[in-house]
Amino acid sequence: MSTAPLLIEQDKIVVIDFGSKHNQLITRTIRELGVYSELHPHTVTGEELKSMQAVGVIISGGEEENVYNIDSSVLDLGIPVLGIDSGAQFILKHFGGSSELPANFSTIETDSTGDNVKEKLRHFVENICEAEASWSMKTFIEIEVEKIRSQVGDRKVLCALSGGVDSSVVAALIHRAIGDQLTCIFVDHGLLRKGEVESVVDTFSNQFHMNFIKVDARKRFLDKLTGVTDPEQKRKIIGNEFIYVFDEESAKLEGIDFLAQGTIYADIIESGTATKEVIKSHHNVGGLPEDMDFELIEPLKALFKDEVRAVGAELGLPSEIVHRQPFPGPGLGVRVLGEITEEKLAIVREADWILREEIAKAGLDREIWQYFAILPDIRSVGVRNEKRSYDYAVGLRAVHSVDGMTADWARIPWDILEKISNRITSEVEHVNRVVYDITGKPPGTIEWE
Ligand SMILES: Nc1ncnc2c1ncn2[C@@H]1O[C@H](COP(=O)(O)OP(=O)(O)OP(=O)(O)O)[C@@H](O)[C@H]1O
Repeated sequence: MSTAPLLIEQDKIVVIDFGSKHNQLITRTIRELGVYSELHPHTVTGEELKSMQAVGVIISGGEEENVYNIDSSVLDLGIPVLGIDSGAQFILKHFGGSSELPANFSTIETDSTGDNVKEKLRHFVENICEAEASWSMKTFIEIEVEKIRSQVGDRKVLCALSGGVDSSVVAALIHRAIGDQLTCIFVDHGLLRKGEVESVVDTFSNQFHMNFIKVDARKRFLDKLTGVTDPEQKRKIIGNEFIYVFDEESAKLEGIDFLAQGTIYADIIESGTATKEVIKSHHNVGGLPEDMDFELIEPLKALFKDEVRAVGAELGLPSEIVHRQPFPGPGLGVRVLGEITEEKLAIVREADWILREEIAKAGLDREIWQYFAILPDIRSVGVRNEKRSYDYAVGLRAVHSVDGMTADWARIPWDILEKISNRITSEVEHVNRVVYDITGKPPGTIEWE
């Protein structure tokens, strides 16, 4: 993460990373108060803060002893500064250990007060900084549309559209700004869930009337995957094939200067700040290589996921896209265990559809973070129409999670599970058994491959 501001034109409260685990939460809380906030490393300077229109600074430390330092110009700006925990220690020490701080400085110790930190943040933002509550997704869209127009001028932009939340919202936002100067390429690799290809085509082609290219690469992907059983190998093949297809298609287009990407704030924060180890490196399976010959446009890079969804809704994207569950880049390719065949894909697609339908009917679709069907490479003996069958077992997985890093299996009521099981075994051919995964993460992962 750099010290460069993400949104320049916006007054902001800057959260300085002094190692607190709650940095993201603090930044989000301030945005929820209607005030724009960004997280920056402790190496940020006073000059930088001034130029990024900071109206308040929060030095956000953890409960352990402070080990960080800050450019003293940050403390001389005259704007309000709030120190939290080791950030508070730092401020107190800077002013000689006295509790008499200059008027624009205040501190919170989260463990000793037991007070509501959110309330204290609100007080700081509203009463001390007197920050204007002007941050909304409507304002964001207005600012970004202007920015995209002036950046792009009369040139052309290409977007790889997966039908996932991020690339869909990027496409809709850029389309709002420059209309037909945007072209979207959607690769149908045959590994999407039931109804998704139709929904993407309907939304972007029929409703938004975008320059929209659907590439039917189903056979090509399946051919490449024939006989392959190793999960890593499968992921690699799918990722590479995606790049080849995208390259071929984009080479047919002329005069494209920009590539739009659905990078969001979590991607930037999680790729490491000055105080943290990299949490996870972002190697998107469906992603594109960094050395492509385009200038990048990443208009969502300042937004949290729920803000991205709100922008999507504001731009008129349908709820099934805006609220789409996290879905792995290689799609159903990692939910059919072992070799991928057309028959197995059809089974997992139908079973997954039934699961989704019943979860929605039960009103659990917004409550459960992610739920899906898996087809393990297992057959077992059963009875169908009074005859012995030897058919597949389908696995069901449903988890609660906040960020995907840890997860707990969802306690779906028995009667709903029973209904799902009955429907799958009677409606989906070649399935005679349904099992429910009751493993948390850890020790399991959310996906099976
Ligand atoms: N089938 C596809 N067709 C076109 N572009 C794709 C496809 N799959 C992935 N991409 C592109 O690769 C990017 C990264 O894909 P990944 O599957 O890791 O999704 P993501 O980071 O969750 O984003 P999204 O929410 O847009 O799917 C997508 O944002 C999109 O630009």
